[in-house]
Amino acid sequence: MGRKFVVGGNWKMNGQSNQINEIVNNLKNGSLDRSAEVVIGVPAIYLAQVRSNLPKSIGVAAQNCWKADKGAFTGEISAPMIKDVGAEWVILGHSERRTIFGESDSLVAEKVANALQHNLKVIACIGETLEERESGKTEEVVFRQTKALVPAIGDKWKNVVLAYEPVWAIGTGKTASPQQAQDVHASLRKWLAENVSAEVAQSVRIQYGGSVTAANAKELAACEDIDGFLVGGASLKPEFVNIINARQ
Ligand SMILES: O=C[C@H](O)COP(=O)(O)O
Repeated sequence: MGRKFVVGGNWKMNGQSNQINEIVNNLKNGSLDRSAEVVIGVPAIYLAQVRSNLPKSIGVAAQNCWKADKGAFTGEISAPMIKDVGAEWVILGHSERRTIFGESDSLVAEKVANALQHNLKVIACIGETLEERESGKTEEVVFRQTKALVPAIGDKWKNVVLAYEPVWAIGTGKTASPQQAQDVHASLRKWLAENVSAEVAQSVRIQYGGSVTAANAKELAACEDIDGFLVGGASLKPEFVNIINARQ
């Protein structure tokens, strides 16, 4: 069976009530490809509002959560809190979390393990920097980041989507070419076949993220191993609907 196309919109730290209502209305009124799964990554403070305003057919994700369920962790939110407001997903390991907030592979793995234990679905992000790509280390980096996730995921791969986001393509307008993205996705699948299982390699969905727009989405979506997108900037704009419909 084919992998279901999955498009995530990661609003990052953008949007206040007016803009959020506009984006939500665009999604509610837009004609969306029914064969695509859609997940919106919302700032924590707006999770409940967005969840109650969107139809259940559209998933809602937190953009981060801590590895413990409760306690003295000022400023953090927990997996049970995300569940409590009705959101189903969490984005973990985004490169902005890794670089700006110093999240290591092992911390990301602990967060992934805890989120999955609470039956949240996880978009787990990986990707190399420009320096790493230019020194020929792309595979080494994404394999290392994925390897750290393997014990954390255990037998819960069905609840995980991997997002390959080359850091040099995020918010820069410099998209990976379809061939560059496809090559990394195919290598990841091969690595998963060798290090996890053929079944996981074949079934796990791998999104591409990094300057995806309505203008480049169709060509990227046509690649064999690209199963969707994690979209930042363009997910705040009406063109997000066209990105969701990229396979149509
Ligand atoms: O999570 C989304 C990615 O960081 C991509 O962001 P972008 O589409 O603004 O480049």
